[in-house]
Amino acid sequence: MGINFNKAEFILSAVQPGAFLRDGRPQVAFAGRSNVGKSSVINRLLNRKNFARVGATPGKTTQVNYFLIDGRIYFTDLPGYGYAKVSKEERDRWGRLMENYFQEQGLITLGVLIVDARHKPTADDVTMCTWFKESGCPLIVVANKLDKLKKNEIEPNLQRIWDTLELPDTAALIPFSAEKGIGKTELLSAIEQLC
Ligand SMILES: Nc1nc2c(ncn2[C@@H]2O[C@H](COP(=O)(O)OP(=O)(O)OP(=O)(O)O)[C@@H](O)[C@H]2O)c(=O)[nH]1
Repeated sequence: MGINFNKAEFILSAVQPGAFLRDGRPQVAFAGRSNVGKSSVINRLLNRKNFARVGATPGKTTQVNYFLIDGRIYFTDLPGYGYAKVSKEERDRWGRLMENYFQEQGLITLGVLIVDARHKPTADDVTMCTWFKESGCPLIVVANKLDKLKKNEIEPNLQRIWDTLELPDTAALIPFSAEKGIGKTELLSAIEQLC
C-alpha cells in the first residue's frame, strides 16, 4: 500500500555527531543551501504549512531533524549550508556533523539535494552532491523555485545544473516549485519507488 504522506510527525533533532537515528526504516535525506527552500519543499510534500521551519534565521540549524512519515520512512532534514553570515565556529560544527553523518555506512536510503533552478549550483552544492554520490545511495536533485524562471530559461538551466553537478545517469533531476506545487507528484512517486 502507498505511503500516506499526510501522516507525518516530528521525531527528534540530533545535534551531536554519532546521535543519528538508525532503526531500520528507510531514510530520505534532504540537503540544500540555506534559503533554497528546503523547508518549503518538505512542507509541500507533506501538505503542511509550518511543519518544517520556513524562513527562520538562515544558517542557524546545525541539527539533523527527523520526521516519521506514516510510521514507515523518515524524512531527514540536514542543516542548510552556504549562508555567508555564519561564523567559522558554526561552519566547523556543520562540517563535523555532516562528515559524521555521511561516514555512517548505510544510513541514507535516498538523497534529495535541493538546488535553486535559477542559478548555477555553488561549490558547496557540488561538494554536497559528491558526498551523496560517494555514499552510493540513489540521488534525486530537485531544482526548486521553477516558478521564478521564464519558459525559455528552464531547459538550459536544468542542463547547467546537470552538468555542474556531474550527475550520473542513475540520478534524477526534478523541476520543482514549492510555491506552486510543480513536481510534487513526480518527487513523491520517486521517493515511494526508491524506499
Ligand atoms: N517563488 C518561490 N519562492 C520559494 C519557493 N520555495 C521557497 N521559496 C521562498 O524562499 C524562501 C526560503 O524558503 P525556506 O523554505 O525557508 O528555505 P530553507 O532552505 O529551508 O532555508 P533555511 O531555513 O535557511 O535552511 C522563503 O521566502 C520561501 O517562501 C518556490 O518554489 N518559489
